[in-house]
Amino acid sequence: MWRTLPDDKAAARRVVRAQRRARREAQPPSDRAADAERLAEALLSRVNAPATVAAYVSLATEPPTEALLEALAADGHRVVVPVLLPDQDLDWRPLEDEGARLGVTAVGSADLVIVPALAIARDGLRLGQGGGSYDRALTRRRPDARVIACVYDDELAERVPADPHDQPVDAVVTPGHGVIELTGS
Ligand SMILES: Nc1nc2c(c(=O)[nH]1)N(C=O)[C@@H](CNc1ccc(C(=O)N[C@@H](CCC(=O)O)C(=O)O)cc1)CN2
Ligand SMILES: Nc1ncnc2c1ncn2[C@@H]1O[C@H](COP(=O)(O)OP(=O)(O)OP(=O)(O)O)[C@@H](O)[C@H]1O
Repeated sequence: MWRTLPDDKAAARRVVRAQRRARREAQPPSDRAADAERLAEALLSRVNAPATVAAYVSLATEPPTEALLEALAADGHRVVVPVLLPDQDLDWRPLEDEGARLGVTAVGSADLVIVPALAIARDGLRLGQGGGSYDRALTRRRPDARVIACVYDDELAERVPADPHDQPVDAVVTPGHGVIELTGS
């Protein structure tokens, strides 16, 4: 289940991005909708009392988050999503208001932070898009906030190339495996 990726960040990103583009071209819409439902179901069971959840609107090649976002809002949770700033840092807005801006510290109001990734390693280290956006945002999270990354089944890696600033995640969710807790070691 834990694959081997190139030891170089740029090379590892190229491998996963190419695979995501190929999946996107081959995958029927019904399979994508099924992935979205599985991710929503796996994550919803982890959110108990009314919570603030920092999540994100998925891009076309990413594991789909629409069903999850809708379900969180329908259950009465407060959902905030990122807005990319020119320096690649993340501002935040409420899911329901595209024009509002809550500021870079709004991630600190979240009980749960759901983060995008290209790959996640057994020890929780995350390969991201390379802007350092989440490395910065995660330093502002509440110390007791849980961080869960969302990837496809075949993006679980034995190791990912890491830098000292990389922020590990607590768990990872995939459509086929559900939520997997990571030990950080
Ligand atoms: N959905 C989503 N939102 C996010 C992020 C993310 O990874 N995913 N980010 C994380 O930091 C920030 C934006 N940074 C990003 C930087 C590069 C690419 C990128 O290279 N995307 C792919 C295209 C993917 C697609 O269109 O399906 C690419 O260009 O190959 C995406 C987001 C904030 N918001
Ligand atoms: N706390 C920080 N403050 C400022 N810049 C940072 C910080 N953390 C990381 N960076 C910068 O961000 C750049 C990309 O980092 P990295 O390759 O780890 O991105 P990533 O975590 O994969 O991407 P993303 O979080 O955007 O998905 C690096 O050049 C790094 O110097």
